[in-house]
Amino acid sequence: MLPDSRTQPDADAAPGSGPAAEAVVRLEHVAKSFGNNHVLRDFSLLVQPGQNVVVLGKSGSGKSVLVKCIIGLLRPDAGRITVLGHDVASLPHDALDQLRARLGFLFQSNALYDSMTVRENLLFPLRRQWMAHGRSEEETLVQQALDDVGLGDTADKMPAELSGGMRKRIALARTLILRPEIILYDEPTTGLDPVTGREIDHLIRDVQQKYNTAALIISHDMDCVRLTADRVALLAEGRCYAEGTYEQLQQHPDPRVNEFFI
Ligand SMILES: Nc1ncnc2c1ncn2[C@@H]1O[C@H](COP(=O)(O)OP(=O)(O)OP(=O)(O)O)[C@@H](O)[C@H]1O
Repeated sequence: MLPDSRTQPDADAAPGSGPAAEAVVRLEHVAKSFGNNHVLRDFSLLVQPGQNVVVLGKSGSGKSVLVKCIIGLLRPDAGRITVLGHDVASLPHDALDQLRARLGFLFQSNALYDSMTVRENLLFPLRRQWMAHGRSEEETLVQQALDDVGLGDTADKMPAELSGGMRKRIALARTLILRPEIILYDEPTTGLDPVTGREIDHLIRDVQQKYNTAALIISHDMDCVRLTADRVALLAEGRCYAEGTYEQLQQHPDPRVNEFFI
């Protein structure tokens, strides 16, 4: 049974009105321009522990720029971004790497290594993070991550043998093996058929429940938004134009907001 977002603490808190000190991601008045292209003008948003927040916005509205600012790949011109209590812009390189290791990423491309088995794909991030594990412990971690995504019997397969939905699940397993505290999902259902897309949506919820992770999800897919979001933030005009539950935004009087829900 999926959690009812309305029963979650702070689910109805307005932006900036929740217990800000506990937010796992805190964006305050973030601005980012490229020349005269003012992509982010004054964007503020909180992601609370254990909460799934979907950022919705038209193509070119700045969703990717926002994610890049959060993970420190782009530096905002103004404002402040705090992730797990750290001011991202002020972190030295090593500390930023350590912070990124506490985040999970699920990109559209899945980025699996085609020449490696599923097991090797999952072991790769563990070894890259210098996390020392014995062989049997590694095998346990791989198996648990695969079981978490419902693909417990695929460790010896090559990515090419898997369907698009299965590859997406393996990519999520590879993220889960590092036990991220926050997961960033970039268009998690793009390119999948509707049935497989819904399976991924449910998996996103299962992961949230099992590991109590927070997530920031970029999505255009309104079924994905409805099924995964505790809160939805609409990015328009470079700011958080509207924020609320799916139902609240669906009934929003501003046509600019509810046009997404038609
Ligand atoms: N490195 C960059 N240099 C210059 N302009 C950039 C750069 N990155 C993004 N932009 C511009 O910022 C704007 C927002 O781009 P962004 O990729 O964030 O949009 P998006 O909302 O993610 O779009 P989509 O849904 O189509 O992926 C676009 O006008 C884009 O051209």
